[in-house]
Amino acid sequence: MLELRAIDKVYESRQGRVTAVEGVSLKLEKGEFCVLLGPSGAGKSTVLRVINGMTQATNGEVSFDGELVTRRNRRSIQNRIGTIHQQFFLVPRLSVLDNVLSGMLPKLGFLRSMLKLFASADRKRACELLGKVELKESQLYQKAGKLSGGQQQRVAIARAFIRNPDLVLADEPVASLDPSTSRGILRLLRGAAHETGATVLCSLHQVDLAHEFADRIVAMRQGKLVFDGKPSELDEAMLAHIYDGTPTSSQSASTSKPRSHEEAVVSMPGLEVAPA
Ligand SMILES: Nc1ncnc2c1ncn2[C@@H]1O[C@H](COP(=O)(O)OP(=O)(O)OP(=O)(O)O)[C@@H](O)[C@H]1O
Repeated sequence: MLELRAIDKVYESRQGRVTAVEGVSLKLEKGEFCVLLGPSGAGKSTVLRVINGMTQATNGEVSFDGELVTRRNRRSIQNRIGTIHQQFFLVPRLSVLDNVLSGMLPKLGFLRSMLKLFASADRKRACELLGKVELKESQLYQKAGKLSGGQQQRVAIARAFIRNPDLVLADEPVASLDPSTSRGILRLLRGAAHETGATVLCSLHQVDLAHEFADRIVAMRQGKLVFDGKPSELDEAMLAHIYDGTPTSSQSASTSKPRSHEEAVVSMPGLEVAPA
């Protein structure tokens, strides 16, 4: 359903050029839970940003269901993609239910979205999704900012799935959560992929979690794709190559780098802006 062909991404800044991604080709199948594994700086986030159109690839092509992604159709393809982030990016002062419904904003017209005129079917679906991610009815009208990290990520999952996406991109969704909460979140994400038929591409740096949950692992090292296969096929030698020594596990994982406020705003559903 999603195909990347020979993607390169070079960032240019005053500090110089950084080749973040080099020659990445990848085909994802419908309904699979695919983990994009690799150490910090391997290029995982950049691949996800190229797929959702937040960053333009320097070279290469992305196609979605056989249709090449171009400037013209990028917006409509973005509407078929749900996103989940490490920092959740909920609106803390809004209720849990409104946060999930905010996932619908890009689909509403301007006026309806300003007035937040959600259809009753959308409200019903938001409540159903919140049940599936195991939030209690009593929490629906609670302010999202009052929830624990794990609960906030559950709300973010419900928000990502409300538009019935074909693809969900999850960028380090458990990096700031403890190991047991992380397992709960990954179980939900994998279950959602299998149940809805949406493809989930989830970046992680914890090898044990990738082994436990992935249908397929695609691993990156220094911008290049170095492994693509079943978790059982990822052996010690390859892991040592990917991690230059000791792989990261959920016990040893530290939280990844903080993102800028600008990036947070850019990533809010409904407020997505085209890359510079
Ligand atoms: N906007 C940018 N400008 C310049 N360099 C960048 C930019 N974004 C990422 N990079 C660089 O590109 C490389 C890959 O970064 P990327 O964030 O894609 O890796 P990652 O595997 O997702 O790492 P992490 O898990 O730490 O987020 C790194 O060297 C990073 O410093």
